[in-house]
Amino acid sequence: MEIKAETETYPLYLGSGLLARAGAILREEGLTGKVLVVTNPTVGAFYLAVVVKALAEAGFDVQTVTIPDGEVYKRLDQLTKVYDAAVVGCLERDSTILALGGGVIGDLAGFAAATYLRGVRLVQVPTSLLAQVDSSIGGKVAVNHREGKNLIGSFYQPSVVLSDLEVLTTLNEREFKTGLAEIIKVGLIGDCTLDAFLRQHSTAVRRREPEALLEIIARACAFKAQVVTEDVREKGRRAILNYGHTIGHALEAETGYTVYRHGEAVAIGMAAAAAISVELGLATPELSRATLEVLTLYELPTTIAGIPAEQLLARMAWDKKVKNGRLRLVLSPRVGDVLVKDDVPPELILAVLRRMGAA
Ligand SMILES: O=C(O)C(=O)C[C@@H](O)[C@H](O)[C@H](O)COP(=O)(O)O
Ligand SMILES: [Zn+2]
Repeated sequence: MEIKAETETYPLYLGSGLLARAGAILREEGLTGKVLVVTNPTVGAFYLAVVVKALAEAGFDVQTVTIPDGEVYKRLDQLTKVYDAAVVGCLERDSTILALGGGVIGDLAGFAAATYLRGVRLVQVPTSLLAQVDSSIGGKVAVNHREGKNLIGSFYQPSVVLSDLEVLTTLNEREFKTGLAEIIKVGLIGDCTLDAFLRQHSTAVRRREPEALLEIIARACAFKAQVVTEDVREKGRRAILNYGHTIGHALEAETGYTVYRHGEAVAIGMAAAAAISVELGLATPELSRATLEVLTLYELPTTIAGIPAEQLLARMAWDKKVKNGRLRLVLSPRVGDVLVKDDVPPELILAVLRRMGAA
């Protein structure tokens, strides 16, 4: 698959056994020289050795740096560790930072690549389902601020994305489900065939049957690639990928990035977006029913456990879609379609959040 970002196009490799071929593939793509691999201890224990071996055998000068596992570490002090490793390793402008991990590693290493020496090459090797279908594609790289999610970042495209489906076998159930939330999102915002597949084949998907996984991952990647190709810097259409994220990010930040996985927060955010759409009369109650049905099928959360609604609303002010001080929410008239509204009354948002369990 090819992804076009303004003047550049980069390849996305999707298949099995790609980690062991990483060095050869990067050579074929024209990369040379030093590679700094950024990973975390959990992923590193499984895959660092195989990737380092593959790179060294292909003639790359490889160094590594490890960041603790978890969204709470997607922050500036951990980013400094990557810069320090880049300095120690004497990375040059055409050196590469390779992100080996899930969304946290991809976003943090990506931001390091965007900023070190004003930009070195970036290779994304996503090892979580969420990173494979979402965060490794499209060039959004960032770290969190305690006030808000992804507040410090950039748009910076990778040179190559390598998504090895075999790594999904070692993913724990919670991580797997958080990735499914972003795939469900794609079904709800635009790919009705994917939505139908997820509803009809939930057993095969939950069992991680390879054909079912390939079908949903390839569809989600293709949809995202098409949207970001059209609107790399989120001037318009790309905002649809933020469905469920305004409330989802508020939940993550309000709970210190320690309670919800990103996909869990987005699942709750999508349930809320559907309920707000119904309350506003944009959609019939069928939208909420169908949204809750698919999220429940994959055991994703749809309620908010006692978090103050006013505080969540205050957090939403940090959303990057805010324009002239106005909140812009991605809502939906029906499954497979979305629209952006900037005039949703705050009282209506608060009422929906409280109905979902917020205090
Ligand atoms: O790629 C995008 O654009 C998205 O909005 C995809 C989201 O799933 C992803 O979580 C993204 O990082 C959120 O971006 P942000 O700009 O709201 O921080
Ligand atoms: Zn997301």
